[in-house]
Amino acid sequence: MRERRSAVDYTYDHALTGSDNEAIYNSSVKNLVQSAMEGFNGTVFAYGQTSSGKTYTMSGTSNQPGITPRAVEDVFKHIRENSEREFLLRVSYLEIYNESIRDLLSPEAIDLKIHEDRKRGVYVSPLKEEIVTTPSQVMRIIQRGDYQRHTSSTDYNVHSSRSHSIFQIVIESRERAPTAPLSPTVPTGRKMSLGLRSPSAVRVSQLNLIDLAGSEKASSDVERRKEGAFINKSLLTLGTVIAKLTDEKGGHIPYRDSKLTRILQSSLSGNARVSVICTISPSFLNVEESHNTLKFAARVKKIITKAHTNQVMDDKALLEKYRREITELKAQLLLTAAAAAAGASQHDSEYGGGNGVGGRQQLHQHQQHPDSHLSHLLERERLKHEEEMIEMNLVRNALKERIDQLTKLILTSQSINAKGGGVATAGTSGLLPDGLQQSPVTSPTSAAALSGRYTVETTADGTVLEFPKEIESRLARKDTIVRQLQSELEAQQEKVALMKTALQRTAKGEVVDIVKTLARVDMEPAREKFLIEKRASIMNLNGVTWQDGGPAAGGVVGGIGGAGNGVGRNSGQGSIRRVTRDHYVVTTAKADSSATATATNDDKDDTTSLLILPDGEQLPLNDDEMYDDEDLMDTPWNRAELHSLRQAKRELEIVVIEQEKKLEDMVAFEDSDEFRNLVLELEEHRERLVGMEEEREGLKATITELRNSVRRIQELEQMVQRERKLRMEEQARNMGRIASLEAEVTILKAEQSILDLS
Ligand SMILES: Nc1ncnc2c1ncn2[C@@H]1O[C@H](COP(=O)(O)OP(=O)(O)OP(=O)(O)O)[C@@H](O)[C@H]1O
Repeated sequence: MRERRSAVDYTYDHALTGSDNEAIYNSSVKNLVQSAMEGFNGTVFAYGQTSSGKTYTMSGTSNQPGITPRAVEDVFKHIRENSEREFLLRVSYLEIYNESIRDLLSPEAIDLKIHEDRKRGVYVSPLKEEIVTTPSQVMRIIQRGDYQRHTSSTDYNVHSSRSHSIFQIVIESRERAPTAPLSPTVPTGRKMSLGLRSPSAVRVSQLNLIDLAGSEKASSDVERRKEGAFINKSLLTLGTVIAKLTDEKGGHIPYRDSKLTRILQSSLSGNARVSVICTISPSFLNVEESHNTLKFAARVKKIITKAHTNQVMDDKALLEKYRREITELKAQLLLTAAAAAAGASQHDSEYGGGNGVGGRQQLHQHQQHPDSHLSHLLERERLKHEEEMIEMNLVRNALKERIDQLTKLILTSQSINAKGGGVATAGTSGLLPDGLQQSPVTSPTSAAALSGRYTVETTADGTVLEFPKEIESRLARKDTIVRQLQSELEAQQEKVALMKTALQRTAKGEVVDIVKTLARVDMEPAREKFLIEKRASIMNLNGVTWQDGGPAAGGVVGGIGGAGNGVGRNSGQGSIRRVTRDHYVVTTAKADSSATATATNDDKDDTTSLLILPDGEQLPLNDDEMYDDEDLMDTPWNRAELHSLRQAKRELEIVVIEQEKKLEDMVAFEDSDEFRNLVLELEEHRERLVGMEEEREGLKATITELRNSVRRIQELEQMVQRERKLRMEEQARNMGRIASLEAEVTILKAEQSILDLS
């Protein structure tokens, strides 16, 4: 190669070899993270051919944490060391796979759109953002995203990233203002300035940490080839954009030709500090790819950026919004406290003050009074007042809770130091959250352990939607109760309808067996069916096979006035549980034959509910395993059920989305040149195959002809042999005849001689 090519010199900031990620971070990224914390946008990306070490550089390993965990640590270190500012951090994680943007923190959200506005620049929406307060929380979110990311085993890398991933930290910060004491007379109102802190501008900056998918020449796998085509196309566009940016002639820059360049538009066009890490393979076999990467790096080096800090004054900055809300909530809290104090003193003066004893005494005296109407009024008034006080307390608690929640989201050096969790020394596994191995793929359940998550979502117009988990779960619980009540209502309506028909028929003079009708109503209420079906579906989802079985098949729970309706299963742990006042779902665990059944009972005291196992054994139900109807609304079982249903729904949604995506990909693939070439190739093959088929038929005919000829020759040969045999036989016969004639001649000659002598 050296002989063929003249030597070329390129200039870079640093050239690093080996496996030391700390050196890369310190030389190329540390300052950029620092300036991101000071309000400048920052973007770091790794570029290079497949398997050259992009993911190793960005994510690293537990022994050599990469750029991302080190940057996260530094972000929090900066907050800890800057006591004069307060911060709010939110993170998002997306991937670009086959030119489609997917939210890795909300995997069901695919094909997200890119928008642009004057204030925010280019942004993706709707994208889930999570507000973060600790480094380990951030790392867990990254792990959750990594789990969703498209990686596959390729010809070159067993864990090849098949998508470009962008992890973004939005940093909001502003100077901390001393908080003046609040006065209860401060008027409330969302837009009203409370005059307590001068609204200083909030700095908003983004730190983008990008792991690009690797370019590769060709793959032996069709799916990988298709991904490779998309990856190569977007990397090619990135190269073109960078070439144009550094071209002195200028001209149109094709940011819109790929999703990657469009998202990076703000960073590449100037308003960000950018650090590009190019990874190359030391192998001679990769010299061509390595040279392309070096050329790319040299071009990137020529880009001139002019990053500036971004200041925001409106509600788009959550920090400002939350601070304002906290101030308003505090004012409201003071007002409620003042109102409560005023109410209490009024109450005391009316009823005699003290701890309410005087009031009660007075009331007692009133009760002794002949005018019982007056005492009744006073009692009503007292109850009303107490209710008001309780309500006010609830409001105050809610206000305090919200203030607390919002305050926790705003990070200051004090709040971070109070949480503990010092900075780990770089180069040790302490950069990772406790107990986490930094492998790109982990179980998604670890994410569930994340407590107190607070998410926000930005809509297309940039409005921030917030979803506190607590409210979400309260709503979910309410939904369950509503569903439960609805099914109860349906059951009741069914009962009423049946009774109505029976009554109408009685009115018409028909003989109706009311007792039988009632029994039918009780035996098959829609609600029970609904519950049984729901439970069976959940058990199925949990991997336990349930089958509908008659009383004989699955075991029966008997009960006086109750009817058995059995459901059988073959394995698994069992339990006995009352699901309503009248209905029980019973399971029992036996090695190979367990039974599940439901029973209805009219009267609990008359009930002797029994579980009858297939082998005839009868088990009574214990009272302490029964629950009241109210418990049904919020039992661990119901919560688990809701959770399972949600999870199942989510899983199904993911499957559906994946299937749809596959279908879309197939449709897109069918429209591609690659597919058209494949079809042409196939047609050619088919034509060639038809030609070969004809040729084969011709050959077959020739072979048959030859075979016939051979057979004819064989027949002729046989004829010749037969003829020869006949001739030989005749010849032998003739020879015998000649011999006998010669003997006759000899005898005659002898007789002649005798005659001559005599
Ligand atoms: N500097 C390094 N020191 C030690 N091991 C490395 C280094 N760089 C890469 N590796 C190892 O090489 C393998 C491939 O690296 P990695 O997955 O980071 O490549 P990549 O460029 O991200 O590939 P792709 O584009 O296919 O995703 C991994 O096993 C990684 O641990």
